[in-house]
Amino acid sequence: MSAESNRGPGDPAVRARGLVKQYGHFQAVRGIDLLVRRGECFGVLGPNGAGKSTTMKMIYGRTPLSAGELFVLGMDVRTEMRRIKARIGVVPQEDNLDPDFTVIRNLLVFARYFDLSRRIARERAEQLLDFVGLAERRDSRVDSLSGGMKRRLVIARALINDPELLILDEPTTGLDPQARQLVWSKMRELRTRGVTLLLTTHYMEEAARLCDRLVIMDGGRILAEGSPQGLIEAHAGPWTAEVMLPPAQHQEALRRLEVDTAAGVGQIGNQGIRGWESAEDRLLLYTESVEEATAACERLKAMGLGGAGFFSRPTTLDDLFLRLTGRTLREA
Ligand SMILES: Nc1ncnc2c1ncn2[C@@H]1O[C@H](COP(=O)(O)OP(=O)(O)OP(=O)(O)O)[C@@H](O)[C@H]1O
Repeated sequence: MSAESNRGPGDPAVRARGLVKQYGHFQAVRGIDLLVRRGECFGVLGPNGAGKSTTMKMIYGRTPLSAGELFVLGMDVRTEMRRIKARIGVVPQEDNLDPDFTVIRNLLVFARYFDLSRRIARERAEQLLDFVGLAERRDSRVDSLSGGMKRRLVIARALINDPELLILDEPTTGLDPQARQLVWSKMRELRTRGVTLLLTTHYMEEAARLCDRLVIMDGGRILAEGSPQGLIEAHAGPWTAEVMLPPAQHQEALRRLEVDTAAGVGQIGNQGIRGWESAEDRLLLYTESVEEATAACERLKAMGLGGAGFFSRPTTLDDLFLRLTGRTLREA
C-alpha cells in the first residue's frame, strides 16, 4: 500500500504488517502485525526481551525496520519520519533528562526541536508542569527530583508538541506504587482528552487497568490480541479456582472432576470448568462465575485434594500469559 492511499482522517494511529527487526542473525521482532486505532489506549504486554522496546523504537524512528510495512498516523516511517516526529510524543524507557538543567529548562530546550514560538513554548511548558503536578518544582534541578517526578517530567516533555499519539515504553518500571498510580491517572486524563496512547509494559495490572486493547508479545511474536477481558474470556474464563496441590496429583484431580484434559477451552463441558492449567504446585481451573470456581474448590476439598489452599478469584492477564506460554509474567 502506498503512503498516499494509506492516509486520511480515519487513519489508524499505527499500522504494521509483517514487521521485522533483525540484529545480525537474531530476529528481535518476527513479522508482527499491529493496528492501533485513534483515541484508544493500546498496550504491548510481555516479559523482558519480548521485543516490545524494539517495536516501539521502529515506530518512533530510533531504529530502522528490517522488513515489513509500518505507518504512523498514515505516514510511512521509511520516508516520512520527520513529519511523524512532529506529531508524536515519546516517553522512552530510560529517563534521558538533562540533569544539569532545571525542570522548566528541560521542557524549553526540548521545545526547540519543534516549530514553536518562544511564547507558545513557555505557555505550554507552564501548563504541562501544572498538568503533571510539578509547577512548584519548576526551578529545581532535575537531579533533585524523585524517580516518580522525573517520569512525570519526561511525560510533560513528550507532550510539548501537543502530540496526537503518545508512545510510552514501560512508563512505570521502577516506580513505587504511589508514583505509579499518579502516572496512571495522568495517562487516563490524556486518553480522555483524545490522545492515542501506545504503551509497553510487563505489569499485567498496568495493562488490565489502562488498556482498551492489547497484544501479548513473547519471543518477538504476538501471541494474542484483544481487550483485557475479551482475551481472558476467549482463552480461559473470567473466574479461576486456584488450588494448591503437588503436581503429581494434578491429573488425579482433573480425572476426579471429570475434566476432559484433551478438550480445548470452553469444550470441557463439565460443571462450568472451561479450561485448566497445571502450574507447578498450583492447579488452575477456569470457570464462568465465582460460584462455579467456588464449587470446583469445594469438590476438591471434599475429595481431600488441595489441603494447602483454595482460592476463587478473577482470572488475570498473568494467568493468560501462563496459558499462552507455559510461564508466568513474573518468571519470564
Ligand atoms: N541493539 C541490539 N542489538 C542486538 N540485540 C538487541 C539489540 N536491542 C535489543 N536486542 C535484543 O532483542 C530482544 C528484544 O529486546 P527488547 O529490548 O525489544 O525487549 P523488550 O520486550 O522491550 O524487553 P525489555 O523490557 O527488557 O526492554 C532481546 O533479546 C534483546 O537482547
